[in-house]
Amino acid sequence: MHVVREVTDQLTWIGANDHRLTLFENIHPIPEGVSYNSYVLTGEKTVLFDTVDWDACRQMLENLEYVLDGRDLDYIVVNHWEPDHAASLQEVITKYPNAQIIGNTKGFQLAEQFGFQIDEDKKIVVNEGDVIDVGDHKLTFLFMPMVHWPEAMVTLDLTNGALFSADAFGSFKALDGKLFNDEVNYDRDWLDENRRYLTNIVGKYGPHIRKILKKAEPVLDQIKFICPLHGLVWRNDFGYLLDKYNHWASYEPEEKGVTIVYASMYGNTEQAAQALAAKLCELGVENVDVFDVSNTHVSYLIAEVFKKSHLVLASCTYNLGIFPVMLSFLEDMKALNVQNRTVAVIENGSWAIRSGDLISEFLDEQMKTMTVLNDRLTIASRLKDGQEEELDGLALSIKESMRG
Ligand SMILES: Cc1cc2nc3c(=O)[nH]c(=O)nc-3n(C[C@H](O)[C@H](O)[C@H](O)COP(=O)(O)O)c2cc1C
Repeated sequence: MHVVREVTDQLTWIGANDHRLTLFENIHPIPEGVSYNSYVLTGEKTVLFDTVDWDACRQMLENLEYVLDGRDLDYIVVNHWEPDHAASLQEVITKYPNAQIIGNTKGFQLAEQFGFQIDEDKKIVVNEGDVIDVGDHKLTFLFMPMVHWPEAMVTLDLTNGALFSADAFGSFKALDGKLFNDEVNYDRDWLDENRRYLTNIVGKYGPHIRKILKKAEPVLDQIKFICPLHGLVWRNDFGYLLDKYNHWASYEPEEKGVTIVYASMYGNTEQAAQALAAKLCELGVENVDVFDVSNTHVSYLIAEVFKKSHLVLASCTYNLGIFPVMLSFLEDMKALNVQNRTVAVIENGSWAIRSGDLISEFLDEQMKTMTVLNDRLTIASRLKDGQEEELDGLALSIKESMRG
């Protein structure tokens, strides 16, 4: 049975939802699933925009056959050759051997590497800014290297205003019947997963995202639909979405708030993290959240850090080093280019307390523009009642630094 949704006249979503995959890219948990989006245009010519992951191939082929309704497939535009979108291409080519494949040079190189069999005479190689006619529709192409692979491009249908944005504007979370941004409560149900997708998948490439947003400025008024390869299709409120992307891509926090992440084996560092959270809330600081680094998947922590202005890292010492899971979190933040945050440090140890110095060194030397507050809290095994003043001082210093 086909499962399709009409995007606009002659343009249909023919993707599929995946609730079976537990780890996206075999790293990131997706408890709410994911969608692989593929779209087909049925104008004078028929055009397929990207395909789907292997897991969704059967559903997409059934959808495609239904929408084509006996017609042949004339073109396939491949904006992004990552296997979660291109894996099913070979199946489509086998079923519709007359289709011409539109892509760029780097894309066709990747196609070869991944073992796709595409006849040379079926390839249409496009360059940035090219405009080509596919029947009564005109398509143009903008390249967006490293969002999220080097060959990635977006295609704008100049006739109906549909922007096929590849992984840009994509999100975790299955669609489950919905398709458009205005069919859901985005802030309540989608924003967190959208942020977690963007920050973890392409967080590292903020400058590239900013570049493509700038490049797209001249055509923004022609865009009526943003059709990404995962998640919702946007048909209004573009300003809101672009504002979010501008924050994420510029490493600017969306909100004032404090994310407290602790690493604790026996609960003493955890207690200090909780005590600080209580002090902050008592001082009227809003938006305080506490996470155990050992049992919160790092993708959630990364999204938190992108969202909020302040971070507290509380870690016990482990073999004269930072607790390994906390170190791994620091390395992930560095890899994803996290910057411009204010950080407070709590350290703990029983005989040679090193975690505070090492965390501060990491933030200063390996990351960009991370401001470490001077008031570090040092715990020798367990926070003492006599240290309440120090705790108050740290809470106050965080609150003060949130002003302005
Ligand atoms: C394998 C292991 C290595 C440790 N290495 C150090 C160390 O190098 N220096 C130190 O001061 N404490 C070290 N500790 C002790 C803990 O850091 C210390 O007991 C701390 O208070 C534990 O905090 P927690 O209750 O939050 O887990 C180590 C503990 C373990 C289990």
